[in-house]
This record gives sequence, structure tokens and C-alpha cells, in this order.
Amino acid sequence: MKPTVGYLGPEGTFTHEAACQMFSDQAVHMMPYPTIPDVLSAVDRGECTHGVIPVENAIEGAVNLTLDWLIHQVDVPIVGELVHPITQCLLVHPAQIDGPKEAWSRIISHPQAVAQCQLHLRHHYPQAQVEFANSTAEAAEKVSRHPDEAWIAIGTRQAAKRYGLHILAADVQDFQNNYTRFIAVGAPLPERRIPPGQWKTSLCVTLASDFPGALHQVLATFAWRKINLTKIESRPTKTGLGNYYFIIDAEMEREHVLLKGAIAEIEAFGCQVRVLGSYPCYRSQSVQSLSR
Ligand SMILES: O=C(O)C(=O)Cc1ccccc1
Repeated sequence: MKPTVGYLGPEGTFTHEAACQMFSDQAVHMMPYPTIPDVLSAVDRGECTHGVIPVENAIEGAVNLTLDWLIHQVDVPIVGELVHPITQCLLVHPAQIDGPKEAWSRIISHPQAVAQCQLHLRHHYPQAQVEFANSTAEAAEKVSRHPDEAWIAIGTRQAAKRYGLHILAADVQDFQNNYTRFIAVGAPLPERRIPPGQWKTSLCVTLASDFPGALHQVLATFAWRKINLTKIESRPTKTGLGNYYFIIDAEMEREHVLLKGAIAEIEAFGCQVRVLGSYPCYRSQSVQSLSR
């Protein structure tokens, strides 16, 4: 049976682009879901073999919904990562393009997309009210259903094509080098033709309570083994103010003797360690050619 890949849809999201790249070597069935929790739940209950969701953006930072669902709500391993470039476009209904600039009354998009363009929007469309959508393509689809409204969706070039919209402006994010890290969760990924750039293991560490310097000791455990950490993020445990999980990405395979030793040592001084996944990391084809 063909693998089924759930992704944050509908068709034409950045996540859709990332999912197509991640599974480009393989015949798969792509299945859009309206929200990140819907993707993760579908994988958790076995409706999909894999799921693809955003986890971090270079401008806006962590996608907290993804982290919180991975920690609290589901038990699905991270099995791969793709870094994908983000080009934000302003998409409008073709019936509206002749109006004055001041007439645009509403800007609709995913909160991450709005945040990535906030300076541009304040400067060019201060009069427009902002409406959040579950995804950029959901916003594009909504604009396409309202030809009589002077609304702008922020989204992909693909969404413009798919929903018959006009691109009013492209590359409107406030900073260049706008990339998002997407993760695949679920069953192990089949080997790809391109070799991965690196291998990472994501850990969720709960510190021992009443242990001054516990975080310092956790970090020292990695440091003296020369294990490179690519990210550390804290998220509330949701049990009370001041209680955190630390999500730590280490640039090493889970089975490596040094990482196994580090995890054992951290556990030995009273912290809990949950391995969220150990996985190959890829860059989008277009990113590879940009960075050459
Ligand atoms: O809404 C989308 O298109 C997504 O895939 C989520 C997202 C939004 C903005 C930047 C990266 C990912």
C-alpha cells in the first residue's frame, strides 16, 4: 500500500511544498489537513503513515503549536527534517486589482506569515485589518471565494495558481534569508537519492527540581563530549509558572556512543530525557543551489 502523507493544507501551503520535496523520490498519497494538530493526530491514530508540519522559522522562531502537540498530545517520532525557503506573496482577487492602494481592507494569513511581513504591511497597508487563518492557502482560498472584497492573502506562488489569484507583490517578508524548518513524523523515511546534510536527535529534557545549576550541568554534559547543539528551546510544562521542558537538538545519531553516554549521565543526575526523534536533515533543492 502507498504511504499516506498528511500535511498542513489545503493544497498550496508552504508545508505542501516541503512535503512534496521530502517525498519526491516516492509514490505517496498526499492528504491535506486543516490544522497542525489534525496532522499530528492523524499520524498518531494511524490514518497516515507520515505527517509534515512546520517547526521553526528563521524570522519568527518556533512554531509553538507543533512543539506543544509533540510533547503533550501525541506520541509520534520525528523522522526527518527539511529546510525550505519561504517567499511570501500578496495574493488578491483579479477582480480587485484596479482599486486604489488605500482600498485594501483586510489581510488574511497564517500568523507566522503575517509576522514575517509585519513591517511591510504596516508601511503599505496601515488601514487594513488582519485576520488569521489556519494556513496561507486557506487564506488564499477564502480570498478566491470573495471577488467583491478588497482582501489580500499572504501565501505561496503555488496558491496564486491554484486559486486563480493575482500576485500583487512578491518577496514581501521583512528580512531576506527567510527559511522554515519542516519536520516529518511517523514511520521511518525511505532513503532518498540526495544524502542528508546532517543527522540530528531531538530531546525533551525535564530538569530535576530543586537542583541549582541543573541546566548548566545538562549543557556541560554535551559540551565536554563535543556534541554540537543546534537548538535549545524552552516550553512551559503547563503545570505552573516557571516549570519548563527544554527541547534540545543535538547534531548526532541517537545510537552514537557519545550521545547514549550523555543521555545516561543526564538521567543519572535526576533529569528526565525523552527522545523525540533521531533523523536525517535535508535542504530544499533550491536552497542547495542558493548556498553553493
Ligand atoms: O500556512 C502555510 O503555508 C504553512 O505551511 C505554515 C507556514 C506559514 C508561514 C511560513 C512557513 C510555514
